[in-house]
Amino acid sequence: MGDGTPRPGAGLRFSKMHGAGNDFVVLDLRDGAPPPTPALCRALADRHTGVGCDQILAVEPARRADSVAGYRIFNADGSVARQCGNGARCIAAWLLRDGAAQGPRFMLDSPAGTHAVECLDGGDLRIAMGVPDFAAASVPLAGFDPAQDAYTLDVDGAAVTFGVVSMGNPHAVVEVDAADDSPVAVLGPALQRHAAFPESVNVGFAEVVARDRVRLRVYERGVGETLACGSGACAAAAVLMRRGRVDRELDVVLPGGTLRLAWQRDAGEITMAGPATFVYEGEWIA
Ligand SMILES: N[C@@H](CCC[C@H](N)C(=O)O)C(=O)O
Repeated sequence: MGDGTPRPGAGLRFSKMHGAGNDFVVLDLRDGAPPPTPALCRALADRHTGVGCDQILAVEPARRADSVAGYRIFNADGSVARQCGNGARCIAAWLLRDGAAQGPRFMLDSPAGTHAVECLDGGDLRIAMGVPDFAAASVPLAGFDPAQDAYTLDVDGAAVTFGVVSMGNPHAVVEVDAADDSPVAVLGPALQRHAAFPESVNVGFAEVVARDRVRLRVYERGVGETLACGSGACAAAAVLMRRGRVDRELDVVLPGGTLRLAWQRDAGEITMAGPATFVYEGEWIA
C-alpha cells in the first residue's frame, strides 16, 4: 500500500477466548518469537483502544517431554502471573483445535508446573491445578509463620479475617454473608496493597450457599474484578474445604459462569472443570 497502512497478514495474529467470562488474548509463540512486552500487554488488554482482555496467554514449546506445550501468563497491567485456571482450559482448547493436543487426556506446562488435562463430555475441560499450599511463606503473607486456617489484619483501620493459599499464585479468601453485597472494589485493592502481601494478592469474596455450592467474586491482581478466576475458585474451595465448611466436591458460581471443583484429600491435587470458548480470530496491527 505504501501509505503507512499496515498490510493484512503483517500483524500479530491472536485468538480471543474466554473461560466463564475471564477473557484472554492468546498468542502463538511456538516459533520462538519473544514474549510480549509489558507495554504490548497493556495495549492489547485496553478495552477502549486495544482488543480488551483480563490476561494475555502466550503459547510456547513444552518444557517437559510429556507435555504438549507450555504457556506464559500476563495480566492486563503487563505484570507476569504464574497460574491461571481459566487460562489453562483455554490453552487446552486452543491446542486441541490446533491439532497439537489430542483428547481425552494430555499434559500442559504452566509457569507453576505441569497440569493434566481431561476432555469431558459436552466440551468442558478438567484441569489438575496442583496441591493447594497453605504455608504463609508460599503466598507470601509476611508476619505469620505456620499455615493457619484464618488470619486477621488491620486493613485501613478495620480488622479483616481471611484465609490464604498459594495455587502457584497468591490468594486471600474472605468469607462473606452475601457475595453480591461484598466490598470487592474497596477491600480488594486495600488487601492487595497491604504490606503483609509483598507480591500483592488475588482477593476472593466467598459466600457459602450450601455445602456443595459457593458464590464467589474475585478482585484479581493486575486486573481488578473479573467475571471469573479459576485459580481463585480453587483457592476459595480449598480454604473452605480445609475449614470443613463445604463438601470436597462443589460448584463455584462466579459472575461469568460456574466451575466444578473437587479436592479429595489434602495431599492431592485439586481439580477444576469448566468451559473454554473461542470468540474470534484477529490480527494486531497497532
Ligand atoms: N484469571 C486467572 C488468574 C490470573 C493471574 C492472577 N491475576 C495473578 O496475578 O496471580 C485464573 O483464572 O486463575
